[in-house]
Amino acid sequence: MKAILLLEDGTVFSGRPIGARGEKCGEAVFNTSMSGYQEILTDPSYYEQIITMTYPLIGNYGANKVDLESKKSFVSGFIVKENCPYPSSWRSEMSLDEFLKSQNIVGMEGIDTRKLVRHLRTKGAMRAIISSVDSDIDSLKKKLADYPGLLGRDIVSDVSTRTQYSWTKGVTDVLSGVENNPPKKYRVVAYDYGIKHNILRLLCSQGFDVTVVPADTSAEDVLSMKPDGVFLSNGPGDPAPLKYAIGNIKKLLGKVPVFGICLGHQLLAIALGAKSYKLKFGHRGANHPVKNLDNDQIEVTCQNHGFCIDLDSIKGVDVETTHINLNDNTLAGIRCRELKAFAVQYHPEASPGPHDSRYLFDYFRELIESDKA
Ligand SMILES: NC(=O)CC[C@H](N)C(=O)O
Repeated sequence: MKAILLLEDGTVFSGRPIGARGEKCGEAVFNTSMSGYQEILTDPSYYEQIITMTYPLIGNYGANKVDLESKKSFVSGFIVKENCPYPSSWRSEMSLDEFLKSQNIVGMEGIDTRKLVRHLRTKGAMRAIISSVDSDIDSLKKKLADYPGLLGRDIVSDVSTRTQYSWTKGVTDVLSGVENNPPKKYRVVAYDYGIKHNILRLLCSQGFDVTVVPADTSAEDVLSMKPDGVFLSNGPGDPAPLKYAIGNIKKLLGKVPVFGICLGHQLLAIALGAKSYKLKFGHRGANHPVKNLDNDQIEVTCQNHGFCIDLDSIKGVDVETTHINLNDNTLAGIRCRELKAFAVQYHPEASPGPHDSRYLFDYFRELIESDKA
């Protein structure tokens, strides 16, 4: 049986199945990272997305049980040009194919991924279905017609934790095994809209006592925990329908310093009066240039978003633009000094990706310290 990818415009790609056999709908998107596939596959922001990697050989260093960004994968499908069946790395515990099977991810290899990516860049990200159990195109078209897509839906509630928990692990050096876990000085409450583990590790390594709370936790409940700072996480889907989250952020602003990443950035900006929109094909990869307007330096960043905040919509609001995406000049970072709140549209925790933007975690601690002074 072949694996099929059917796009909403009727385009069909037919390849070899890898990973779990099955069928799922999602949004077809592409990622330009050359490595980091395991972290990408376990980033909850990719919930309901069928990811195509632009790099032609994926799986060459295998997979393990450590490099996970959440408890499990939420992606709808994974497509590569060539899946490497013979991984080589001292850290590898299984092949990519085995990893995909263990996470129940439907995969496909052996298609012209350049053609697919050029198509998505030209036409935009699309609703799609991937199947390795049904190759009847008419039947797949019927199933895809029922898939609503991401716009206007709250899918955060599907990936957020149901119960509050403490996070106690810091960043650990892969070679030495040494963990950076300093004594805890400040308390941070982190909203889990689909949070990645490396964000939690980096917060812990800043000396924060981190409590993770469900996405719908009320501002009153968060304030009753007496946090020194509140963190707004990344997460899947459209920010605009998340009215409960936006309402809670509005109530927290001015009472406690706030730091947001990706979906957290979008929610903070909307709470401050801005508007979001859907990008044509999104930004996904570990090699996207961003300009820091504070010092005119360029950061190479990790990105994964399909929505964005309208730069013009923040103009009338008391918010500064701090970062700009250099690929298309879209908004990449904001700050509101008066309310001690800031956020970036990209992923400073990387995982996968360069560490250029890690200073933002130091900045959060400094902001909290200045709030206490
Ligand atoms: N990584 C994220 O937090 C993604 C944010 C949002 N779901 C988007 O696609 O724009």
